[in-house]
Amino acid sequence: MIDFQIKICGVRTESDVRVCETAGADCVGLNFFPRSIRYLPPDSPDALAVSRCGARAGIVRVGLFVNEKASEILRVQSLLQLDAVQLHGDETVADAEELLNARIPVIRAIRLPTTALSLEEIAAKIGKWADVPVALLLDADAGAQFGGGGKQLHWPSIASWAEESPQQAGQPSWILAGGLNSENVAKAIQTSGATRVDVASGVESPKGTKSPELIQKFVSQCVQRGVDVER
Ligand SMILES: O=C(O)c1ccccc1N[C@@H]1O[C@H](COP(=O)(O)O)[C@@H](O)[C@H]1O
Repeated sequence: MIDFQIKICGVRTESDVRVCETAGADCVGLNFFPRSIRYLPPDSPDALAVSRCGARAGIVRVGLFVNEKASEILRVQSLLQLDAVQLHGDETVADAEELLNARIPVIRAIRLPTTALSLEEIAAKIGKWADVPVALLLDADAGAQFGGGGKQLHWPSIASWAEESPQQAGQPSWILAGGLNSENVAKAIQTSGATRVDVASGVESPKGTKSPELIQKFVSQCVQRGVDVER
């Protein structure tokens, strides 16, 4: 499985990737969900430039898809030489297995309510994904938008779940997402116990445009809380 600690999702230009590299992030997400404001057309010159720039910088490149056919995901992964794919919709375990069989690392978004949750409620949302060798990305349910909504999870509930749910053999560590930003990420890491984080809207100004200052501040807060990248 690919390894990364800090993922900046929804980068759309080579310059965005360079900012992530300079700040010290080790992963970027390319958003291939057409309804997102962060959409990057997979066949565009920008997508190729972003991917190549990430490769040169040694940054993990993740393609984000929502309810896309496995054949299209495989096509885009191969075209852009993506290191992993993120399934953020209602994809099934069978869909993920098709990608895993093609040796593509998979991140599975689990969309949770933002309220306090019991272990059982979180486990029920994770369901069969607990037994599949994918990295679980815990995100706040953004309804019809699917993600990128800037809503926070109830971090103490996540901490309780993580403490009580030993990682399955072969399953990578889970990733915390949902409404993170430079002001709250330190507390989010401390409270939830996350060792890997993912952010989209929290490092943008205006919304949809990545901010070098906010990315720098976000990564610096992660590093101060011990979520650090190895380069
Ligand atoms: O970012 C989006 O627009 C998006 C659209 C559809 C599915 C997922 C999306 N983003 C993912 O959601 C998390 C959390 O976003 P935010 O930090 O709360 O804005 C983001 O990191 C992406 O992985």
